[in-house]
Amino acid sequence: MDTKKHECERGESYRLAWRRYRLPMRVSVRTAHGVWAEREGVIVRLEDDAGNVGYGEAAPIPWFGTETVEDIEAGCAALGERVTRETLGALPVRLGCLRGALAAARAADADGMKHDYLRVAALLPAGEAARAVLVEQAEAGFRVFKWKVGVADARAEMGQLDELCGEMPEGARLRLDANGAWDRRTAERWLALCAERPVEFVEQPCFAAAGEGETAQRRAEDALRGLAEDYPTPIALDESLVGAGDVARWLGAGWRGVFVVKPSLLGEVRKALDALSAAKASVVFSSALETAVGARMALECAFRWEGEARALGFGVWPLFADRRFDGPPAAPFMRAEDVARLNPETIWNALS
Ligand SMILES: O=C(O)CCC(=O)c1ccccc1C(=O)O
Ligand SMILES: [Mg+2]
Repeated sequence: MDTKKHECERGESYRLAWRRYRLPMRVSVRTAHGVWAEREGVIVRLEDDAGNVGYGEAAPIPWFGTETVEDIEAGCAALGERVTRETLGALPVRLGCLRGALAAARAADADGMKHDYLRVAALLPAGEAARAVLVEQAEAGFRVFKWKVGVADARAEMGQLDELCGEMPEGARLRLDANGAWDRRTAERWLALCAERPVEFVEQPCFAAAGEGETAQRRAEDALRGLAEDYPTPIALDESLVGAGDVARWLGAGWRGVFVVKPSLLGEVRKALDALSAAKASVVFSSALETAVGARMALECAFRWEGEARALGFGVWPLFADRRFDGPPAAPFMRAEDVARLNPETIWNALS
């Protein structure tokens, strides 16, 4: 793959190819939305008339409110084999993951990594299994951990919180991710508990998907704003941010909590990151459990970010049963050179 060519050297028209994938995970991921056993998505490849090739990945998460993998396939089929700047620009905004993938495939590999390395948060499994993994990962040097909550009964999980905090090394921080599972009352009880504990933030305590109607959405957003005002532990938005439009909306509403940014879900990545940067927003870059193709794009965003360097939400690998699709194995730090070494062409070829 020739990623060195600058974008302006490229033609206006490209040959589009795409490959759909379905990859079993090594271990299923359990969240408040249920068990996730395999990852589906589409890798796109664009080649311009000069032979420059670029890759991108559309890794949707429909329960966040993205398009589905079927929508992405249909979008690719509708584009056909020859695409231009204009036909790409005319893709519907609701195909955000596909738009992001095609933008990534077109973008030249600019330099400008701001960091040589960044800290990584270790992802802990939901439930009782978290404790053993935390102990093991603390031993390995991790000092930021992310625990999936809202999976089991709240009272049982609250009991486990103290056990986990008790195992954490001095100065370590725990992120809690409820994936929108709590009602406001439950979230209030959790946040009261977190106030005295080394909790870095609580991610998406409440959420209502578009399908639940406008009243439910307004209530969930009011709850997020209320919780952010009433408790000292920062609240992080994740499911609330699908696409650059959501980022702009929350920035416009003056959100001062954390923005968990999954670049794979932003659609117009550059636009969203520029807006966050201009607002000096607090950003945590996070995996959408994409393959190394999408992860490379997402991690490049993180390594270029000029704001505060918070631990990456990329402590997810090894993730796939077939390790050829993984990014760098989780370690307390990730290096820019590990990111630069990820090779989309290998993954493209593995799907042939
Ligand atoms: O952010 C991280 O630390 C890991 C990634 C993660 O938790 C995640 C991965 C895929 C889909 C949703 C989520 C989430 O943050 O809710
Ligand atoms: Mg989350």
